[in-house]
Amino acid sequence: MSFEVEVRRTLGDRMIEACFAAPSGLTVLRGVSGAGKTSVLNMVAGLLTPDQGRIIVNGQTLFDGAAGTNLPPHRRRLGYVFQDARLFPHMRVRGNLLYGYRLAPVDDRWMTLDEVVAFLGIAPLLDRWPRSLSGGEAQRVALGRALLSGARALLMDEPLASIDPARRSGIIEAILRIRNELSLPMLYVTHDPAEAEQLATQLVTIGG
Ligand SMILES: Nc1ncnc2c1ncn2[C@@H]1O[C@H](COP(=O)(O)OP(=O)(O)OP(=O)(O)O)[C@@H](O)[C@H]1O
Repeated sequence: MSFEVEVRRTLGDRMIEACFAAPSGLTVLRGVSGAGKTSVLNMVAGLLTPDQGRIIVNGQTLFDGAAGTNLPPHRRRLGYVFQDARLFPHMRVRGNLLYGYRLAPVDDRWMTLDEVVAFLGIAPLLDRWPRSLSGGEAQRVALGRALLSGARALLMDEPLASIDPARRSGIIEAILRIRNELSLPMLYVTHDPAEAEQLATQLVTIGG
């Protein structure tokens, strides 16, 4: 199993709960607004601590409330891609890509800058500043930064939501290639049934 997640967390007056096991491939988390999809991703990432439960990724326990295990985010080796690309504005694209690479322990690196650039077709963007990129270009760079950080799985929270529907196909193609050619397990939040249909190898409903 790529992801084994059983978590519970109270937020305000709500109880967020998730229990699923996902094989390799791309697992879509769906559910109504406010069901807790982003909170579940944040718990897997280590940004939100569950009240109880267990999170295992590729066989490694990242969180176990009963055993007192709670790895910090930077030791979880997960790449997180948000709705907005969140690139560092003061670094060109090359600097943004290398940022994650330099932070990753040498043994965790499994793709080089040249490989990622070729894989995502972003060579023409390397010397550009983030503010000059389209939403789709910025998202491809964010994917590249996640791949270079030594991630062994990706978390994506509505990565297409801020991209013009007519321009989504390039990113969808990149995500499908990450799924099919790199075999990187992914947890992917979306509201869009067509997007889920196109990308998912498994669907999990949160809060439902
Ligand atoms: N820090 C917080 N304090 C109190 N309540 C919170 C906090 N963070 C989130 N919530 C609540 O927890 C619930 C789950 O939020 P979350 O963003 O995880 O849902 P979601 O399924 O991703 O929603 P959406 O589809 O609208 O993005 C919501 O009702 C939200 O208002």
